[in-house]
Amino acid sequence: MISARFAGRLGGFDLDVAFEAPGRGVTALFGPSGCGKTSVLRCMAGLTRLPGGRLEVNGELWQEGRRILPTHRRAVGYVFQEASLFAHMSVRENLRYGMRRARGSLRISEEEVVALLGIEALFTRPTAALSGGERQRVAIGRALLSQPALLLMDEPLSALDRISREEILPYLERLHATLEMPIIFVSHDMSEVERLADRLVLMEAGRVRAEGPLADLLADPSLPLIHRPDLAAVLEGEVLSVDPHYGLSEIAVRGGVITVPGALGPRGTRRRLRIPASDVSLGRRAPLDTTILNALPATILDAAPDPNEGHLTTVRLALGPAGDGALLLSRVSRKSWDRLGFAPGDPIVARLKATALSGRGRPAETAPERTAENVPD
Ligand SMILES: Nc1ncnc2c1ncn2[C@@H]1O[C@H](COP(=O)(O)OP(=O)(O)OP(=O)(O)O)[C@@H](O)[C@H]1O
Repeated sequence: MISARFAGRLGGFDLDVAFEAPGRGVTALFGPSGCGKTSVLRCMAGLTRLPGGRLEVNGELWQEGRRILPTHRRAVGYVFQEASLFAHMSVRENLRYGMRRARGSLRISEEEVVALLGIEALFTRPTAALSGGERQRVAIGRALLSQPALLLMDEPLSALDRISREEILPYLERLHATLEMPIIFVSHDMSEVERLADRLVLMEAGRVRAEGPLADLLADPSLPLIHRPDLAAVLEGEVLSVDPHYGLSEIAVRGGVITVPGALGPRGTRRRLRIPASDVSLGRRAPLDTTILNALPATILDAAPDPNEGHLTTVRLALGPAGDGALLLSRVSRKSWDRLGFAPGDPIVARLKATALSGRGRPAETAPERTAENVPD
């Protein structure tokens, strides 16, 4: 468990945040540029010292007011936007540097780090010859080998082009699925957050606007996130079965089963689904004679007109006939919403036109991210 509170002035900027994060998994600090995300990370690392603060990391007190443990005595790993590798050292020497900085107990071995990040093939390459994504993988490996009790990542993908970003994301997903240590991940890119985070701390102008499980905050009608144009729900599930003949997998989520493309691993493999609100349409009954693969019983929770797109209504649904399953979001035209006359509590059938799959847990060596955008609906 991590419990953090930092308050004070940084030049003309007023920081006053308090949040909690679980002792394992990825917590994203998300918010617009200049809202204070990096400042919070720096306070957590002890690089910025605000006397009004308290930081506890899995039972260890790193700050209590003015009693601030210096950075070099904290078991903290820090990954920056730009991988700052030592150019005069080989990849292996860079990794070994991380090991020399290790303090506290051994949490992860060199073999594990090398396998998780797929960096063995890079050992002999000169550091200067690495691509941006490869450099960042080595930088993450070096940070992990310092045996951190807490890993801080400050926009680790933002300096990469789109292709490198897609290449590195599966590795980060794998770290998330494997590592026991907590990761605080700063980003202003919601697509990264949707793929990696379990928990979200939403920041605004030096304050925490909201914090909680990612799926809940994404769909919270009182938060601005619900109005983003690429609105999507994020659902956690497990592979139920794979149909090799049609190249499809069934994923069990809370309150339903969703069919997605690809053979997604043995039964029980955990997967994350991202379902865009624009791909969910609503009906009273299960459709007959349709090519739609996913028609799921659900219950309407509430609906509100979209403030940015006046012709649309955003609808929140809970999967399952009892309305107690995973949250799903739908953006439908306001006209059809009014015509069908749905009301909160109504049982409906949610039709998923397509589902994009975010493949947490998939081995990084497999093909780049597959999406279901192109699956027949
Ligand atoms: N040591 C400092 N002295 C003066 N001002 C500071 C200091 N550290 C941070 N600030 C200011 O605090 C504000 C928040 O900066 P910070 O880098 O934490 O935001 P951010 O959310 O990480 O932004 P971005 O997404 O653009 O990286 C900025 O206005 C910055 O100039």
